[in-house]
Amino acid sequence: MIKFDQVTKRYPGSNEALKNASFTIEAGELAFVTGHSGAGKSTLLKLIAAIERPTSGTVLIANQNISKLKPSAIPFMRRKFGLIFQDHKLLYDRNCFENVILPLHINGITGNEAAKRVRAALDKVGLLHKEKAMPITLSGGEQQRLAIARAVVSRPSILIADEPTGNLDASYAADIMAIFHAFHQVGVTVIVATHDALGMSTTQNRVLHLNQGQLTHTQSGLDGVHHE
Ligand SMILES: Nc1ncnc2c1ncn2[C@@H]1O[C@H](COP(=O)(O)OP(=O)(O)OP(=O)(O)O)[C@@H](O)[C@H]1O
Repeated sequence: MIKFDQVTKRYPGSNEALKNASFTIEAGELAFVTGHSGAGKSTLLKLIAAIERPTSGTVLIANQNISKLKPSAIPFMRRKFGLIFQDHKLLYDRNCFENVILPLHINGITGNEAAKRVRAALDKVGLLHKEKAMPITLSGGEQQRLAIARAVVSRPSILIADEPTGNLDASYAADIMAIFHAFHQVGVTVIVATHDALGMSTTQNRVLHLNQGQLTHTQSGLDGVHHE
């Protein structure tokens, strides 16, 4: 479970990017974070992933207060997460297979087990046939999918994606959303920031809408709409 209680984030020399946000995302939910450019979507995701710390308020991830974690505990906690950010930080001097195996090597998984998992992840995003290709030779959509394979290869329990379909044409975007739905189906908590409405036609998913750092409503098909 992810729980924000009165969370405010102010970057040095800047206004509040997030103001007094309170919400809960249950384990296994598929949630969308929406709002205009600059509304605070990336900030909210970075607070969940402990990339940023709140200026005030409490962020609980699986009952752990991330503000109270020792810096040395953060990398361990991040292993729960698969992160897909806009600058997907692929390594352009390594091929697709090598990019995806990296998180496994960091976690001490090597050899046949690692190779098997990498191929399963590449298969899931439709890139198995490109395992030896260099990322630079892939299309924009394929690079996004490669970043997703790398994010999911360690079997994270929480998948966080910031505008994963930004700048993609509709068919790539639909493929990517289908991948997120599939992870949600098998119990992964999936949180996607987007300013388009794609994938949100179903009312079963939670939607956190931000306007200039303010959470204007949290909606879930299960518990209706709460205006705050
Ligand atoms: N590292 C930072 N230092 C200072 N200000 C920042 C920093 N990161 C974000 N901001 C500011 O915080 C506000 C919210 O930014 P954020 O990136 O969270 O919005 P967003 O909704 O994700 O926008 P976009 O859709 O354009 O990515 C903006 O006003 C932005 O300029």
